[in-house]
Amino acid sequence: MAGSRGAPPEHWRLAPRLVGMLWLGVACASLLCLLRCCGSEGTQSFGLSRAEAPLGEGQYGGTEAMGDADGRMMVRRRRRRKKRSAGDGEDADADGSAEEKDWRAARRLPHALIIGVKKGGTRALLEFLRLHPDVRALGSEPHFFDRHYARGLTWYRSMMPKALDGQIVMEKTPRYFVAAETPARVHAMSRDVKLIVVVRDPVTRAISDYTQIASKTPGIASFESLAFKNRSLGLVDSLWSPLYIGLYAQHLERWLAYFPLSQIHFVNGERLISDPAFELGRVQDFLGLERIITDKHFYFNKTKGFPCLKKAEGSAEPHCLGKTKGRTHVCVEPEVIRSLRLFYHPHNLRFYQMTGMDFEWK
Ligand SMILES: Nc1ncnc2c1ncn2[C@@H]1O[C@H](COP(=O)(O)OS(=O)(=O)O)[C@@H](OP(=O)(O)O)[C@H]1O
Repeated sequence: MAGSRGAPPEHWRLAPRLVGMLWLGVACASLLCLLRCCGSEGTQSFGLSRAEAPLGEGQYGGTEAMGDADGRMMVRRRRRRKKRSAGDGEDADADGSAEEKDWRAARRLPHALIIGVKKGGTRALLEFLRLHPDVRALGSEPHFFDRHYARGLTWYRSMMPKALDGQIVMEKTPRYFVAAETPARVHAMSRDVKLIVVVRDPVTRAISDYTQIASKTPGIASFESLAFKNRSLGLVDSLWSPLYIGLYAQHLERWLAYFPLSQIHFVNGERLISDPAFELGRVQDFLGLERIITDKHFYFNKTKGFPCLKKAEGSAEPHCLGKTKGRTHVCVEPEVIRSLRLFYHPHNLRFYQMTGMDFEWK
């Protein structure tokens, strides 16, 4: 007993060493784990650095992708297209496209904006353009330059879909065209950004606009009563939003204070319906894109009464725009329509002069 009390058993003597080794093991494992975590963060932040780094030269197409690189972009695009054609149909995934998963894809500020006009056909144009493999477009309207400017460009960029180098990033917010503060703000983002305006007969546009407002505003006064300050005197209320938006020349003037006409492309809203492939051809040229969207992509849907897509982006199904596009307009007295045509006539002529295009609105 005395002997056993004086000399502890062998495993007791080893215990401190065992505990030490155990601690060492735990420490090593933690260190390894830490290193692995840091490694993956490193990779992630590398991926993010392109998207989240502060704005600088070449961050968005204004300098890098659009300004100097039309030729270079085409080469890159063709290379990508070759790759794509090998596995067509595999592009789309739950995120919208394979680009979203490509580590080289990054969120960039837009290279092109559809700035107007409300009810001109902006949704149709955007949906059609999305068919192009070199276009990445935001589906919703971000209203950054008119409503959310205080959120800053980092927020704006975070809204954009991921895009590969050479792809054109776009968004549409039709209110930009008429919001007075927008041209200066867009210019501050990029002086090279390409601008697209879909225009439509301002009288039809006003009725379409009112039809939409009326659908959301039960008990709204009639179009006829809202359109005039004094109907018996024939005094049109040009500040009433559905009519104000149609003063295209006036709005365009504000944009021309910041951008040359060559940087603004006008889409004929009527022809976008009667011949979408023609208008899409012109838009693709303007954006420096290969003409990929052609008449093969469209069919006329008799029920809808509008052109629809044979296949929507990322789907094999035919696709028409929703119920709020192409709806039946409210009836407006012919005499009021005549007055509005007279009212718009000088404004339209000025718009034709400024753009060098005759839209032939009555
Ligand atoms: N393919 C096709 N399908 C359906 N609708 C088409 C199409 N192409 C152009 N349009 C016209 O687009 C008009 C709606 O314009 P917007 O998309 O600019 O409206 S909005 O400002 O975004 O609310 C919409 O106006 P309304 O007809 O007055 O509803 C259409 O005339």
